[in-house]
Amino acid sequence: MSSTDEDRRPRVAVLGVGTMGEAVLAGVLRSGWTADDVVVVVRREERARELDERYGVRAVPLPEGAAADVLVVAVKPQQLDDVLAEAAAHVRAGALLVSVAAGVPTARLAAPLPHGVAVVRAMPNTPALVGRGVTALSAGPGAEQAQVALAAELLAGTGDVVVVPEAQQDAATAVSGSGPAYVLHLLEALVEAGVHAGLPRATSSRLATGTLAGTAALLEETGEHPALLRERVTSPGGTTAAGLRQLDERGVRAAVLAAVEAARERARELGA
Ligand SMILES: NC(=O)C1=CN([C@@H]2O[C@H](COP(=O)(O)OP(=O)(O)OC[C@H]3O[C@@H](n4cnc5c(N)ncnc54)[C@H](O)[C@@H]3O)[C@@H](O)[C@H]2O)C=CC1
Ligand SMILES: O=C(O)[C@@H]1CCC=N1
Repeated sequence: MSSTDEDRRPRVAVLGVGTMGEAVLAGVLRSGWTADDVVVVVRREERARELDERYGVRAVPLPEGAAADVLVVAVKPQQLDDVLAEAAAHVRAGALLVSVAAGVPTARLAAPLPHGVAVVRAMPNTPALVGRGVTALSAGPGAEQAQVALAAELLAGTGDVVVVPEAQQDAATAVSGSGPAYVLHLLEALVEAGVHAGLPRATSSRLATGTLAGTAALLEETGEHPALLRERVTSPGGTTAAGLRQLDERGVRAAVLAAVEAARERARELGA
């Protein structure tokens, strides 16, 4: 191997570039991979053009993409078996497959692949698009420490990366994979409530969104416990205490618990 070969980054292919594939692609390019090191496999010509314009990456047919050093698969769980069956003949021994599919266990991912292909399972979330995501990462069959480290390096540009045992992946999916939707659902409700309370929609949206972003920054920068920060907002006999009482009476905590349980169960079903 020449020194140039040794120095070059592993070539990456992103197979399936919808919402999450694009977020991961953006992150990989932020992690230090250049557009020359990355290809995409997409179904529509128009999408290929769009990704070329936006990121400068080249679209290739599936057999060429599947032969990359690292293959990131970002199709729907229901599309995965067909895609892997088609890719398997072209995946090289020594390659690394990173799947972001909800629920699908690494044993099922590895089954159709040739011997010697390492599999890593990742659960990113949509803030990855802007480098502020969080990904749960697990080693699967044949994945050495170095390959998990490579997957983590690849995803570093998507945000934080947390290595978890694979048994925790469905729970992680329910908390952080789906999490942005819960937070946005609550944000929508807060904006609507503001409108109901008499605020112009644009004002309500700006106040509520600023509150969400500011609270996240406060948590991050102080490192303090959420309960402590919440107590600081809650003056005795004040407005916040009156509002929180309604959230408790209406079972918001119980609803969040039920949502996470339902999402984890759905991840199990998708992976079965
Ligand atoms: N959307 C999210 O917030 C998250 C999604 N995921 C996972 O990411 C995966 C993708 O989800 P989304 O991006 O939301 O779905 P999506 O529908 O936006 O993207 C899937 C993409 O795969 C493409 N595709 C399907 N078969 C293909 C093939 N044979 N060749 C090339 N492209 C093909 C589709 O054209 C589509 O663009 C799923 O497995 C999901 O569980 C994981 C974390 C978060
Ligand atoms: O809803 C889903 O199935 C995907 C996985 C996590 C977030 N979105």
